[in-house]
Amino acid sequence: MAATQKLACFRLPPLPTIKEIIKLYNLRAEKQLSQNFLLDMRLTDKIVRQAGNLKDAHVCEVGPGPGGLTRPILKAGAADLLVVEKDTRFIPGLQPFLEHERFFMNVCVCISVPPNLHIIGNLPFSVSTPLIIKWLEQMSNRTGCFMFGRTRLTLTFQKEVAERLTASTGSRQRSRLSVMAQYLCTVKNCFTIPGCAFVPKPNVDVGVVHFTPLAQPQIQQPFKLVERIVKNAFQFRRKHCRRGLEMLFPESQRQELTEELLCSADVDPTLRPTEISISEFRALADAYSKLCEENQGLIDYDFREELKLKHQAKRHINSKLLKLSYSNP
Ligand SMILES: C[S@@+](CC[C@H](N)C(=O)[O-])C[C@H]1O[C@@H](n2cnc3c(N)ncnc32)[C@H](O)[C@@H]1O
Repeated sequence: MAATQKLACFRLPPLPTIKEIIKLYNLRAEKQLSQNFLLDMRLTDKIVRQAGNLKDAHVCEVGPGPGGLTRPILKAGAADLLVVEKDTRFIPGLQPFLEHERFFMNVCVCISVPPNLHIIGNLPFSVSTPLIIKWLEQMSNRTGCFMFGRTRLTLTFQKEVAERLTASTGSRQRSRLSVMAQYLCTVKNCFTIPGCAFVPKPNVDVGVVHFTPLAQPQIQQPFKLVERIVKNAFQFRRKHCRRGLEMLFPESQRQELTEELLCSADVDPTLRPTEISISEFRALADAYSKLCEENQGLIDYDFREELKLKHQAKRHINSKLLKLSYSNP
């Protein structure tokens, strides 16, 4: 009993709330940086819980802003926290509770051998979507924060993007992003936050998505090669997949090589891109890789370039014909 009383005497003063921090440091949301803050601590706690057990974890939070997610990360017992924030106005506001919780802000980019590493962030959508593509590529190459192992990510996206990331084969939302994320990770759409929970309120709702990298990617080919196949397959979303896949090949060999690709991958050419499963994409990627080994330069082929050259040649011929018709009236 006495010990409890003694502890109570040494309690640190309560922390200011996020609203108080915003007011104290005059942290008005910057529209240009797409800043929308979460002030409801029940929601920020819930987002951080999706990351799993953070006890003794090494965490990188991207875009902490006034610190709505930072506080529950620290409370969950993270061993250290690296915060990456573009807007330096937030630094003084983050300092008090980083010190209060007796954790430290690790400002170096390199973190020493973390077996338990998490990335957490509520970022602007214009940043989180291109960033997840970069992280997926790093995951596949085991570079960046994935050189230490299967770093988990808990991130927010526009609700529709969250649905695309987790869409299963055959569903309406199935897209390039679904395939690229799911061949590398287990992806979970945790819950949706209504736009009205943010200050200021964005025009869209927000999905919280958790990614756990797979021990072995479902497709064992270079990321760029998989990206090429998937991008081409989804090029004509409503058409049979053959239509998009054939654009992987130069016009002179298009029919023959498309036939060979689909035959050796054993994929039905009349499937819509949304109906192709990950294992079928794996077969396509393996077959395409083999074709690239057998056909020099194929991997760099870009049908847009070929089309551009064709148009240029046509324009050149037309201008020559025009000149001729003027000189021979
Ligand atoms: C949507 S706000 C969220 C703030 C806070 N995490 C929250 O949940 O209330 C996004 C934050 O990301 C920051 N940000 C924007 N672009 C960034 C970038 N490229 N790198 C790091 N932070 C960025 C913004 O300054 C802002 O603080």
